[in-house]
Amino acid sequence: MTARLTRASAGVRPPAPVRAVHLGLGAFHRAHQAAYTMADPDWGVAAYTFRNTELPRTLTEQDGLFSLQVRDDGDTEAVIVDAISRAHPGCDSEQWLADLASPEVALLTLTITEAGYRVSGDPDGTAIGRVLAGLRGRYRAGGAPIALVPCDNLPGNGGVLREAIRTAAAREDAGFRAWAEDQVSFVDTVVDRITPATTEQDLATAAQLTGFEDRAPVVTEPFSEWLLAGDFPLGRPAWEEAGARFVDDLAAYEQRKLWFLNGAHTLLAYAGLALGCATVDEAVRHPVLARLTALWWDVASRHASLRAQELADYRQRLLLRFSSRGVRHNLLQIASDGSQKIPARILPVLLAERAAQRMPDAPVAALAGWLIHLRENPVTDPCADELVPLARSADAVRAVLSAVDSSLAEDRELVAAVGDHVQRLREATGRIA
Ligand SMILES: NC(=O)c1ccc[n+]([C@@H]2O[C@H](COP(=O)([O-])OP(=O)(O)OC[C@H]3O[C@@H](n4cnc5c(N)ncnc54)[C@H](O)[C@@H]3O)[C@@H](O)[C@H]2O)c1
Ligand SMILES: O=P(O)(O)OC[C@@H](O)[C@@H](O)[C@H](O)[C@H](O)CO
Repeated sequence: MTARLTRASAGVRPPAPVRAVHLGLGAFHRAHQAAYTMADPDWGVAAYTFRNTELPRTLTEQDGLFSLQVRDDGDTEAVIVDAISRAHPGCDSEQWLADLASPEVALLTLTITEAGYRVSGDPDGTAIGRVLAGLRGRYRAGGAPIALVPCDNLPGNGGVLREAIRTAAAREDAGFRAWAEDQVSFVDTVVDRITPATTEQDLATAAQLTGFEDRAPVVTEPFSEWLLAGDFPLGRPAWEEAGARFVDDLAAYEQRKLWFLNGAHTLLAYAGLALGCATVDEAVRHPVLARLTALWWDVASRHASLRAQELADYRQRLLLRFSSRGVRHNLLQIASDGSQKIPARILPVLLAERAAQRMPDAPVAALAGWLIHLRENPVTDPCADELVPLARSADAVRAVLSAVDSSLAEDRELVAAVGDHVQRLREATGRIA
């Protein structure tokens, strides 16, 4: 019989004092920020989910421990991660407010998805509303400074969070708003580690590899990157011990990550689902998709600012990462929230190409695949109620493009090219429009 996973049974140190808080306790936080924080034994994390109540219960029963299965094509290595000192459901407002008011707490990391940064109307009940409530409590409790560290795939994610908090705080008193401007540091980050959702099979593998019954394992790849730019007024864990890099300007790395990795993911997800593929490793082996991915990287390279050799090395490595059978990343997971992802991942390159009067195949294929996805698959997207009917309307291409960027819908050649590509993807699968 496998033993329960606890700090005593695993012979792991007691929980470190809580000096960091996390919001959005999912797979990625555990594979990335928690793994980096483990390198500094003086820092413990209090991690909060947004809605999920089961994961914090499970982690609490496991003393915050979980196994991280680091898989390459052949081998899997399991590491017990001990950085999470406490786990809480998002609904535990009292503990959340107490943690964020504490001057011992120096930073808040977030993985709340791209959609989590949207603020429209009353922020109550949203992730941004929760952060605002926490900051208000901190201000009233003495106003110790704090660093906010968003770890979602958004360009200028520190600035995006700052704007979201400013908007949500519009009705707060002037003293609080001035404190938030002066004492809250918004750190920009580029984060990278491919981490799919955990499956039942991963639970069985965790037991085999660790000898413990672990009900919250996470599977990830060996590659990991964390680039940060910004201030930490009350200090931070020695994340550099685990390979994090602190830089002055993230723009070029952001392009590399969001266009080359996430842009290719989005292309593979939409065109791949249209062609009947289910996972990234399967899609990247499909001849049509392999060609489109190479074309996407060629076209993105024209507009990226890093040196050509650096980009060439990055895409070569990406191909290996995408092809790995160790990490099966579901295309449907990547296909979620397209309205929030396409503008950051695909449109900057497409718009630059259209300005140069070129019609690149790969971004056109990504948009065509998205249209098919909106018509035919279960759609998870904060704008689904608007987009799905548009995608099924008579003037679908123009209507969907205009919902993401009106200049795209005015570009007649582009509208026609996307329509043609919808047809090409359907013909490739033998389906008729
Ligand atoms: N998984 C990866 O490979 C990876 C890599 C780099 C960055 N990221 C970033 O991390 C995010 C989370 O990925 P994950 O793998 O942990 O996903 P996950 O599904 O395991 O966890 C998502 C977390 O976000 C919360 N959430 C979902 N919708 C929200 C909303 N509208 N508002 C606030 N919170 C919301 C969920 O409750 C959950 O806590 C991604 O969206 C991405 O921005 C993920
Ligand atoms: O996590 P999302 O939903 O922002 O995007 C899906 C994938 O593109 C993403 O998770 C990548 O795997 C990740 O960004 C790799 O670092």
